[in-house]
Amino acid sequence: MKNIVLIGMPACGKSTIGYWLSKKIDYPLFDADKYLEEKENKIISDIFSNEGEEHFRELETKYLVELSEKEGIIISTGGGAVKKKENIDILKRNGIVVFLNREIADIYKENHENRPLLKDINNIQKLYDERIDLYRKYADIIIKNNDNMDVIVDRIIMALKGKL
Ligand SMILES: Nc1ncnc2c1ncn2[C@@H]1O[C@H](COP(=O)(O)OP(=O)(O)OP(=O)(O)O)[C@@H](O)[C@H]1O
Ligand SMILES: O=C(O)C1=C[C@@H](O)[C@@H](O)[C@H](O)C1
Ligand SMILES: [Mg+2]
Repeated sequence: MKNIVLIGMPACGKSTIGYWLSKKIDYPLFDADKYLEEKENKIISDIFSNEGEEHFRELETKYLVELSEKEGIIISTGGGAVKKKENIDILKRNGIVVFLNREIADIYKENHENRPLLKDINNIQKLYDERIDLYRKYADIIIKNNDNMDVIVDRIIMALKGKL
């Protein structure tokens, strides 16, 4: 059984949609950020400030390898997983990559207490511009997240028919 890999911008809905999808199709959900934090026993913001982004990116790859060894799970990736092609190659070995494409205006409206990078709409636009081509290029399936969760989850299930 293949994995379902959710990619997309921070706050595009990977964790919440991943959760409802996992309930509906009975696949366990693994949030790559949470998995890394549990394994390292540290929070990501501390890893960024104490050890730097480069170290975080190495750990991110290490734990994506571990997660990709599992089967029949949903992996909600970190927003920057597409920055390294190696990550996508690992995830695609046994996974279908689903890009959740959410409008910047909708992302901006969310509460970003824990996402300092997203507090400024110009920064969201910058991150989006840097990454949009990568999200599109690496996606096996692109789903617009522009409706309520139920509709989006059903859209994903429909799009995955015959692919898992
Ligand atoms: N279709 C939607 N309808 C209503 N709320 C939504 C929708 N999609 C996402 N949200 C809301 O947007 C917020 C961000 O979603 P979520 O935390 O799932 O994003 P994420 O992609 O996991 O972000 P991060 O990369 O920071 O982990 C949540 O409060 C979620 O409920
Ligand atoms: O967009 C990003 O680069 C990141 C998103 C988060 O999910 C975390 O993986 C981390 O904070 C980096
Ligand atoms: Mg998340």
